[in-house]
Amino acid sequence: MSGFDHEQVVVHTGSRSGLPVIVAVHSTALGQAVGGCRIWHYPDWRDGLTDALRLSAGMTAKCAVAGLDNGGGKTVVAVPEGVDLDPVRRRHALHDVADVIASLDGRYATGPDVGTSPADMAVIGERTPHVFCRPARQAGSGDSSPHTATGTLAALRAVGRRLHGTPSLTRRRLAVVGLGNVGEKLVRLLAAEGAELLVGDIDPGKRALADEVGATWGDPARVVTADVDILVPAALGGVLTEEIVPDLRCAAVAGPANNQLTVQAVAGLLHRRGIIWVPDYVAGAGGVIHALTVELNGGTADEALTRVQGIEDTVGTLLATAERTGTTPAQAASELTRLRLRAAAASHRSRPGLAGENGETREGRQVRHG
Ligand SMILES: NC(=O)c1ccc[n+]([C@@H]2O[C@H](COP(=O)([O-])OP(=O)(O)OC[C@H]3O[C@@H](n4cnc5c(N)ncnc54)[C@H](O)[C@@H]3O)[C@@H](O)[C@H]2O)c1
Repeated sequence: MSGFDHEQVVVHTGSRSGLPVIVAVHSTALGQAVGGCRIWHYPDWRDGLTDALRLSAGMTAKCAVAGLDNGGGKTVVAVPEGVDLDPVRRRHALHDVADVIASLDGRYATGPDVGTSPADMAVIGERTPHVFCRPARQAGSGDSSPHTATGTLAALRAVGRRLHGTPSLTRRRLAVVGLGNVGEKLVRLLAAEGAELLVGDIDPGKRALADEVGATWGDPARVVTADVDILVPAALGGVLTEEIVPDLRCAAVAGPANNQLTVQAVAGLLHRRGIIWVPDYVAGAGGVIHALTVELNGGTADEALTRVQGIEDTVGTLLATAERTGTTPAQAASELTRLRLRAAAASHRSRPGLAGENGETREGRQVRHG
């Protein structure tokens, strides 16, 4: 059994909705923990707890590698299978989430995730200020997808530099799978750069975009295995399977789609084939970097843009470290996370008695059933 390495986990039966609300605070070593609120069906609430534990630890890594002064957390509302939330019960669940977050005295803030939207964040915001990605008309940072696209472009520049010695993507061959909110904006940016684009989506209606920007349209399965410089997954997760790796003909994979690897071992398979893989949580961090900078950390839009564009340096550092140490960029990212957390812990230790807003030391571990 592995050790418990979360600072605090609250498992609470929502007083209004009657649903299990789970808030996992993995780390506040770098600052306020952040992570989305997932409302999802689970066969057992403990599956929701497992998700919250895993995803909150992932957010710690995402923030640490992005250079954000935030830690990782996650909220899961575990809806039993077969239960449909009508609008009233859904609103009750969001208020239940808000009350748990409010009880954490600023140690954690939430945003949208699978099953929730910016409008839902506005509902949570009725009861706690510790929420981000509310709609722009409600003083939020609005749609994150343009910033995610900008950040992915920055990651692609770093990959371009590694492959070709220059960050310019002009005449580079890129295959983009998924032309949704992020994919469309990214394709427009890449087309403006003069990249040679092959694009695909399961929605044939997206073909109009390909025609508009002068990209070649292809069946998504063929786009994934096309002979290109960089494959850009921008659809849903799970595109990189153990079976697909031998068929890939790209030099690198970098894109915003979450959970690209079906199993972690695929990172090693890609490495052995000499294919660079930039972890999705690094290439797709632009949206969260922007939202946290302007909405939680008091930064300006210009500061947020600079930080989002900083993904180019981050990816460049990870690729250089991986090459120097003979590891994968994913392993380099894990090491960077470990070093940032260790430095933060050392700095807290040199200031004994430092307490969190609720009076506990940041090293405190707590499980609370409320
Ligand atoms: N929106 C953001 O700011 C953001 C931030 C970080 C990561 N991401 C991730 O990026 C990805 C795209 O996000 P989005 O907001 O653009 O989502 P979206 O739902 O707007 O777009 C997804 C697109 O992928 C297409 N698609 C689905 N399955 C496909 C398949 N098998 N092959 C080809 N196309 C397929 C859909 O038709 C749709 O056009 C997701 O994995 C998301 O989790 C998004």
